[in-house]
Amino acid sequence: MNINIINKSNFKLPKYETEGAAGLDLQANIIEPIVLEPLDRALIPTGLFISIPLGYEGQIRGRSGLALKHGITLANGIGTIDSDYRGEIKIILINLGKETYTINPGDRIAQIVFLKYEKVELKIVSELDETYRDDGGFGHSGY
Ligand SMILES: O=c1ccn([C@H]2C[C@H](O)[C@@H](COP(=O)(O)OP(=O)(O)OP(=O)(O)O)O2)c(=O)[nH]1
Ligand SMILES: [Mg+2]
Repeated sequence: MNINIINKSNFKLPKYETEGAAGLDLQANIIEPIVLEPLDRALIPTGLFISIPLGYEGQIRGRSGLALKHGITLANGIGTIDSDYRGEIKIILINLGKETYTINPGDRIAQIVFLKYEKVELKIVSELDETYRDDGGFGHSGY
């Protein structure tokens, strides 16, 4: 699938690092390093602008190495890039680690995965169909 992209960053286009990689790594398009103290968060620009075909979304996901080694993750869990968004893709990083972490220009800070989604029609009913689980959840089946 083709995605139209405008690259206003100081870097080359993101690429899949391996043949089977699901995500394209996104680089911090910053001039100066950004220092994140524990629990600080920052909106990091990528310099990338895309036009996703209708019916698809872009998911911004964290990088496991950054999360494991430094506690650097996304403040919004998974970011959603809507197909009609034409602004700059930005990454909301948070430092959940115990140490100060510095983001340097060009660091690969997150990844984007493109997915199909379903658009639904919500239909009001008075009762839902029965299931064995019923309203059990949140660990009710044990750990
Ligand atoms: O990590 C993210 C999340 C979102 N966006 C951009 C693309 C997305 O299409 C738009 C809106 O995102 P979202 O719907 O998650 O934010 P909102 O708080 O609901 O804002 P809005 O009212 O603009 O939809 O912001 C990013 O660049 N990075
Ligand atoms: Mg929204």
